[in-house]
Formats: sequence, structure tokens, C-alpha cells
Amino acid sequence: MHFFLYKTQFLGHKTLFFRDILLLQVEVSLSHSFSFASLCSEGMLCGRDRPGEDPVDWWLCSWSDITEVLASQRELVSPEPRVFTVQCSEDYENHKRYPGCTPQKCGRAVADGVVTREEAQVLRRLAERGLALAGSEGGASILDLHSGALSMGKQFVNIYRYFGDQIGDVFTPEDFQLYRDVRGRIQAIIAKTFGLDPTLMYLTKPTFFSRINSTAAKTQHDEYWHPHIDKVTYGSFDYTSLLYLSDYDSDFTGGRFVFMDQNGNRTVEPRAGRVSFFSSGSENLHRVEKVTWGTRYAITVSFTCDPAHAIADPTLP
Ligand SMILES: O=C(O)CCC(=O)C(=O)O
Ligand SMILES: [Fe+2]
Repeated sequence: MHFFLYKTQFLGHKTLFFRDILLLQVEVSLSHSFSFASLCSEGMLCGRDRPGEDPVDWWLCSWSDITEVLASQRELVSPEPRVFTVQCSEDYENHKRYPGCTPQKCGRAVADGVVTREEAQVLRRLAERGLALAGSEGGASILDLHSGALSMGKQFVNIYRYFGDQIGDVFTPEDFQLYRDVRGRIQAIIAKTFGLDPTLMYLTKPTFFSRINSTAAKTQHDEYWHPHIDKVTYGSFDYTSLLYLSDYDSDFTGGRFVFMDQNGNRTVEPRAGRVSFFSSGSENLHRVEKVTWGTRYAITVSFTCDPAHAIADPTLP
């Protein structure tokens, strides 16, 4: 159950986190003709929080727990992606527009025909070797081949600097070629699905491998499960994609990806070789369920429309 708080003074909105609960604070001006029912939309249960106590009214809302599976691990979504259109949020209006790239059509899609399971296995082994060099003390570790960031204990090190000469024994030029090739195919399918010019989309940071297991979090970096909006969390993102490198239910349990819509949850079950992609604004609020058993590998591959935020493909030093 997700709880939302509304405050009666419309000055904007912000999202706050409290443990696993997302608090969405919407302030509505008293002069604004305001019907609470219009905020408390479909599927939500609302009530007044601490009535009479606060000079400003707070409303506590819970969103429905109805869950729809957009793609289960067992099915193969191929050759065409399965596309779900959603209305774009206003997030993009506060940013410079880049014709041919800025989302005009928003939504989410799942495609199993872009990356083969064999390719996913090669990338997973790459992630396993890289992350075996260090890793977080908590349950979530990352490896960013672009910046070199690698989780180590409670912090990060630069894998290229820290492991210098050893890097050639861990990654091969063929691994990096596959990584670049796969990111190009993901870029192409996002462009085709959303009607974009692929040459006007740029890879952005962070783009990283993740390894998640059920070990308890030791620092905030390990808390991957909070609901979030990628454009808010990471700034430059316009399109997010996830390439899954392991299978829900056989390699790990928990760890499903959840879109948190106003009228319920919509999940994508990870499947090795599955690419899930979506526009990065608040139309795609999401979270990852806690992993309860096993190890989950994925790559977050992010794209921006702003050339100033572009990053280059990684190369071996
Ligand atoms: O690994 C996933 O399924 C999602 C990760 C995510 O939400 C993110 O990297 O922003
Ligand atoms: Fe995310």
C-alpha cells in the first residue's frame, strides 16, 4: 500500500521519501477552486490526516494494490515490442525541447527480441567478473564501465585506477564491443517505438550494471527499492532502459520492476535478454521490489536529448 499526503495550498508539488513510503505533497491554494476528489483519482482511498490539528489540511491517500503483469518471465515478447502508451507528464515542459528526441509520445515497452539470451549471458559473466573484484557490503552493487565506478564496501572506487593492470584479465575487447553493439540496438528500438531520430539521442550517465541480492542494506546506496522518477533522480534522463541479465523466479525471487500508476501497480518480470524501456518523467514512477533470494543482474542504460549530457561508449584503457 502506498500512502500519499496532500496539503491544501497549491504552490507546486514535491515528493519525499519516508522509509518505503512515498509522500507526494501537493499544495493547493485556498483561493484555488479545488475539489479534493479531483486529486484523489481513480483507485485511491483518501481521508483527512489529523483533522482540525493543523492550520493546513493534510490528506492521506493510499493507492490501490491491484497489480497487472505487463510481461511475465515465462513469456517471450518477440519479434515486436509490447508497447503501453501513457500520457506524458509536464516534466518535459520545464526543460529545453529537442525536436526529434524530447518525448511527445510517452509510455513503456518490453522487448525480448533485441538481445539474445546468449548475449545476456556473456554480459552477465562480464558483470560477475567485474563485480567480483569488489562489491558493496549491502545488497546492491554497481559497476559503471563509463566512469569506472565500482561499489566497494560502503563506497565506490574507480575500477580502471584501482585495478589498473588487472583490467585486461577481466574484460576483453570483445566484451566491450558487445556492450556497445547492444546499447546501439537498444537506442534503435527506443527511437523506433517513440518515433525519434536515433542520432539525436545520446547515452547519458549513470549507465551501469547492477547486482542485487537479499543482504541487508548497509548504506543509502544499497536502498534500490524506493519509488522514484528517473528524470528527478538523475536529471538528464529522457529515456530509461533496463536490460535484464537474469531470470525472475529461477535466478532470484522478489526483484520485479513495478510501475506505480494511480490506479494500480504494473510489473515487468525480469527475464535474461529482456529490454524494458520507458520515458523517464513522472508518468513512469517506479520501484524495484526487494530481492528475497538469489542474485539479480541488470544494466540500466540511459539516454538524454541534451548533447551537453552525452557520455562516450566505454573503451578499455
Ligand atoms: O533494475 C531495475 O529494474 C530498475 C533500476 C532503476 O529503476 C534505475 O536504475 O533507475
Ligand atoms: Fe529507475
